[in-house]
Amino acid sequence: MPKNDNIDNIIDHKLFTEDDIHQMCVKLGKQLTEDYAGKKPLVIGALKGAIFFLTDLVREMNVKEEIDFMDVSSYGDSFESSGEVKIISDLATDVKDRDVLIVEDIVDTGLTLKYMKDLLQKRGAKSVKCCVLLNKEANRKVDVEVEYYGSQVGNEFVVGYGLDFMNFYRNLRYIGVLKPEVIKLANNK
Ligand SMILES: O=P(O)(O)OC[C@H]1O[C@H](OP(=O)(O)OP(=O)(O)O)[C@H](O)[C@@H]1O
Ligand code: HPA
Ligand SMILES: [Mg+2]
Repeated sequence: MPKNDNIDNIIDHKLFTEDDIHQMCVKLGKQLTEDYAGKKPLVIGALKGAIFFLTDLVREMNVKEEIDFMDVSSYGDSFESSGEVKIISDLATDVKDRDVLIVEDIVDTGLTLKYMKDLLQKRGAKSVKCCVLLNKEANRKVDVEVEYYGSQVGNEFVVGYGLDFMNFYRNLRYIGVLKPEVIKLANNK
């Protein structure tokens, strides 16, 4: 672990500034406003990573939407997916016959998104689509359709704007790439 909590000790470089993220939200919000016109979608945020993206995205959508959350987790404190997606806390809303839009911070192996999409289909949703901020396609382990995304990212561990490193740093306003040596140190801990 880094010797102290100075952010410069853990971030290698910034990938997306606050303004870059805002532009992505505006663009996606505009597209979703067009595509969901006349519908009343149920927007589902995957906790905890999607919190900031969801709040910014829905305020760029001029659609009569409902919001709910599902707390799903597969990484814990690790840098690699456990391969098993757990529901920590479920939705309060019945998805039957609803147009569902899953909002995620990142699709990496694809396991979380596939699990959520399959589950919501099984529960009888009319349509299930997703909007993710970052698409890490190079690390995909399962095939899952990503209907909307803000940007592609390489196979690097990213933090900030909801994305965590050992559950910290979600509150950074920008998205940065974690220093490889921090990952090595944390893995050898
Ligand atoms: O495509 P995948 O390999 O499944 O990875 C993506 C998922 O992993 C992270 O969540 P995590 O399980 O760490 O929980 P969190 O959102 O509470 O951080 C991230 O927020 C996505 O939900
Ligand atoms: O690159 C990532 N950063 C943070 N959390 C994640 N969960 C999957 N991939 C990532
Ligand atoms: Mg998540």
